[in-house]
Amino acid sequence: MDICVDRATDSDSAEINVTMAEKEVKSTEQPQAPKEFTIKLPSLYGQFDIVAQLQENEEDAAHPPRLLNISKMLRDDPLPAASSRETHIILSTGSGHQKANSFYSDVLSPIFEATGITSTNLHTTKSESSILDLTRDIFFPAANSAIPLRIILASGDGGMVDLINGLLALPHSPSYIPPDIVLLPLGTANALYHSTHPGANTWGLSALTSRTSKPLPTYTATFSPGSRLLVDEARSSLDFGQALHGAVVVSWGMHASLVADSDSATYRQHGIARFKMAAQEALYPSDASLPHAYRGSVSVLRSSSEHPTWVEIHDTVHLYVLATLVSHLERTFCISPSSAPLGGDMYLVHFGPTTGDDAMRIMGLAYQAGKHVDDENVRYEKIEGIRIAMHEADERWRRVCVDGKIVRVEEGGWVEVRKRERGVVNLVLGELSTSAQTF
Ligand SMILES: Nc1ncnc2c1ncn2[C@@H]1O[C@H](COP(=O)(O)OP(=O)(O)OP(=O)(O)O)[C@@H](O)[C@H]1O
Repeated sequence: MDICVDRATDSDSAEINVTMAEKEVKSTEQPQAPKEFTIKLPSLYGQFDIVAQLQENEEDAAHPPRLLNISKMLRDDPLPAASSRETHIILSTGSGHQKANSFYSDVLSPIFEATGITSTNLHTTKSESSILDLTRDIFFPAANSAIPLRIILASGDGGMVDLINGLLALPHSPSYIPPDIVLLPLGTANALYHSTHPGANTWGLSALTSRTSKPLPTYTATFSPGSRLLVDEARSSLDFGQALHGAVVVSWGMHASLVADSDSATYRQHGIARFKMAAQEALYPSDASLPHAYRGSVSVLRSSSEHPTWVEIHDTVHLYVLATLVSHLERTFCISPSSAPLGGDMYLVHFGPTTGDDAMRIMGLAYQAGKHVDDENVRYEKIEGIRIAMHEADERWRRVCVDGKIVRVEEGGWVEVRKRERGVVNLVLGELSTSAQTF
């Protein structure tokens, strides 16, 4: 969801655009020696810590790190043994650079052994529906019958959204216990990880034996009848029953279009640069026209002392319409600087039609610790929900992003988003998450 690129001057075809954008991305990168970092984790039994020394991937720091060394240190102050939870490991093999299997065998497995994490419940995804299937068949029945679960999820944001939707597919019994989730950021953007562990770069490993967890705030997006979930690179679509749940972002307009357009095997091989490439396409159409102005009505639900009230934004055309529960959509892309980790507040980020250069300028400010929210053209406010009615004839402009998934609404269709009150999972927190200690 990163879109900060300079304008390519020679953009006659999609292929040229992609190549140009990629060159620009590469040319700004400085070669750096791979960094080493160390993590210290208490063992599950509490008598000792393990110290793991890792090194960033030499070729690309976006690939998982290498484990250099692992050692044990007796603790002066032994902890009580951690409470036992049924532990599952999910390796999402389609996420990010598709390194979940090697990350497991090279890094996770030795750390599990040293810390005392024993689990025979290893699940490797085989298809787009694997996590939903596992949740329906294993995790939901267990959680709903009061079995405390700990799920170590090596995935991008998509794995979490599948898990949440699977757990909310059926009504909860009074004895439902929200599973604890350890998120290992193996995706491309990893918005949830970077928003809950700001500044951290330890691949979620320090949460592995952490005993601190906090409810993950979520929202529900309800769509007009006939809306379809696009799958298989938008080659087919599914009926999803009108409601989807998420924890990161709902958007319509430029953001949703570039997430949708960049979700193909061709774009995915470029890693995080795929968002920049799609932005190039969206903001600088090949016929030199302005970026599309999205026609629709947008209302926000504002809280007040008495009861929340729907208020319409008096613009009929829009470029960027986004509601988020998180601060970062990528490690350095701060979409909502006022959002606290797992704080549960929803924020609107909105601006109207403008030139490609101006949209780039505004989004570029997001990389400067979220300075775009101070721009006079950007509307930034705390909201309880959002309703978007789309007035577009072409289905291309009726795509909505729900945590990276894309829903296409019918002509005249709408989406309504509201924060959910009750937690469905708890996120286990590792490094730099001290605010959770107070819970
Ligand atoms: N073996 C597989 N075959 C096909 N699809 C898979 C497989 N494993 C996972 N997937 C799918 O790949 C997608 C990966 O999405 P995910 O969000 O985890 O990674 P990402 O898009 O790279 O990261 P992010 O959302 O953080 O940018 C999901 O839709 C998931 O269902």
